[in-house]
Amino acid sequence: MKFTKMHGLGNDFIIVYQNHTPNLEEFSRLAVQMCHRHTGIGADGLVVVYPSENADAAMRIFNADGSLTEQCGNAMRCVAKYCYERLSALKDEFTLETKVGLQTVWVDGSLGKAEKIRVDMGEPVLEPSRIPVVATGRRVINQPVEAGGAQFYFTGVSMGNPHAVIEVDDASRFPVEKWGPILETHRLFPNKSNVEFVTFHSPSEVTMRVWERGVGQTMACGSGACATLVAGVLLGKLARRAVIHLLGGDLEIEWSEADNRVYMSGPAAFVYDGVWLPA
Ligand SMILES: N[C@H](CCC[C@H](N)C(=O)O)C(=O)O
Repeated sequence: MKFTKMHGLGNDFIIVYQNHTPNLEEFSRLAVQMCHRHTGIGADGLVVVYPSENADAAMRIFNADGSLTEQCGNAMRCVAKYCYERLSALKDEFTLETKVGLQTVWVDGSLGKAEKIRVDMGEPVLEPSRIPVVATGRRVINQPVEAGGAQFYFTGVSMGNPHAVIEVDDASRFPVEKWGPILETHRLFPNKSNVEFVTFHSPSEVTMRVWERGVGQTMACGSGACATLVAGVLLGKLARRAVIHLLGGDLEIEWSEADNRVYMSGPAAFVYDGVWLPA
């Protein structure tokens, strides 16, 4: 099976293109095998791209543990670059069909190379039952959560996938590996959750580290950066447009007042093409 290795700020993916709708159970099993860092290719996730009747292409994203996820911002940028440079360099705007609907991506390219990609990540979902988070009230803002003998305060946001955004004193030094897995699987999160640890520097700058559902700590999380921007606005810490500093680099995020949609801008990169030899 041919594949293309790509990454968005170090959040890395195996991209497989096929000309028919994928068997999701088969790709879930393949994700576990192919994403393994020692016995496989090694990646945070596996993305299958295939034709769509409603969009320029369809895509489904699997975490390294084989779970199918609803949303993945960094993978969206990688697929946008893939479409622009491998499928149709005549266009600089693509509509991608994902598990949660149609999303538009815009490619800023020159000489046939995608330099920067902007993605419509859709409207944030804040109602507890739709994130989902076990909580009362209309929104989940600075809700306390006990985990591992410690207490944290999180703001819940769904970008199609669930996020718990937790403000800490210094995100760049926070022990993500210690607290991430306990919080990811906390009983407050019926579908588990991605967990972002954030430190706000100004209304336009925040540092974020992330423990991703179904993966672990990653160098970047696009949907997590969007959830962080939304949480920062709700907490009164961020303006509606800010730079999110991640381990792998920066993302520009905007929560539009005009259409309530969140827009993410950042890079994507090819690493290599290969052939997967099944065991
Ligand atoms: N682990 C996430 C999916 C990948 C999200 C992240 N890689 C991004 O760039 O948005 C989840 O299960 O919701």
